[in-house]
Amino acid sequence: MFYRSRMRNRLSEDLASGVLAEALADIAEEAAAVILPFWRTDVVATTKADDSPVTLADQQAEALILARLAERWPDIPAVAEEAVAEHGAPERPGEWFWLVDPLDGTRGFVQGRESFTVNIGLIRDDAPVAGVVTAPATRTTWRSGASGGGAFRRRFGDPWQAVRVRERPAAPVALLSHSMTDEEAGRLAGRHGCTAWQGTDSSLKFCLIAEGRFDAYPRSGPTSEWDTAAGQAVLEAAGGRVMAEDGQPLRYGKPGWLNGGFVALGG
Ligand SMILES: Nc1ncnc2c1ncn2[C@@H]1O[C@H](COP(=O)(O)O)[C@@H](OP(=O)(O)O)[C@H]1O
Ligand SMILES: [Mg+2]
Repeated sequence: MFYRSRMRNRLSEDLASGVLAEALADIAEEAAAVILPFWRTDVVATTKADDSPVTLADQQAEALILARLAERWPDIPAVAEEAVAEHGAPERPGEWFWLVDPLDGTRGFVQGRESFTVNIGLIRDDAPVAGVVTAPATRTTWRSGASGGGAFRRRFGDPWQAVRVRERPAAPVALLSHSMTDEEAGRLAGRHGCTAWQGTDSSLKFCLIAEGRFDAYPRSGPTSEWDTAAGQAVLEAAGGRVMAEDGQPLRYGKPGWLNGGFVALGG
């Protein structure tokens, strides 16, 4: 019991100082180094029970991330995409837990596109309190900062630079999943006041809004919580928000680890 509370204290301190998000960035970039040798090769994708593809890159990256998290913060449970696919959804853990998607946008990854990401989010009391998203193909990482300390981006090996959402322009532009027809996409973007939109895979959509290049990411269909937790933490730290259909911030630890519709917004 004493050991557990000491571990939680360490996690809280690492979170408040920003040390945690920096360490997550190093872990996500290490996972990127596992993934990249598979990219633009004839990597074999097998189909999971939910009909989505999985590759050796997803599985090896997830194993590395879970091992690194357990080494540094033992006793904090992790809910990770491939472990859930293999063993089923775990019981809802306690106050703190990780949400891990080792390779978001696997479909595009297999097709050789650039927008696939590594995602590690930390949840406390159902809210994403820290997150890191890495895009291996462009060697770029986004992360939340110390509590209330903004959001940051770096190219691998370079110093961190602060990023921030832009003020909503007169003609806001939306980012949308590729999983829609043009007609559906146009309608969804229009519902959120956007006359223009662009299709982009993965949680990169949250990061492009966080750095002030786009304004909204509406989503009407379901996603898994590990698809959005890290991106939401980055976007909120950059001054944006992610709202569920009830107009409240998107929360975590829901039945089946599933999100309903939401909209991510910049300034
Ligand atoms: N019906 C559904 N339920 C849960 N997750 C879904 C889903 N439809 C798509 N997703 C997830 O959304 C991600 C793709 O998002 P986008 O379309 O924005 O690129 C995929 O993540 P993975 O690639 O990690 O499997 C996929 O699993
Ligand atoms: Mg995903």
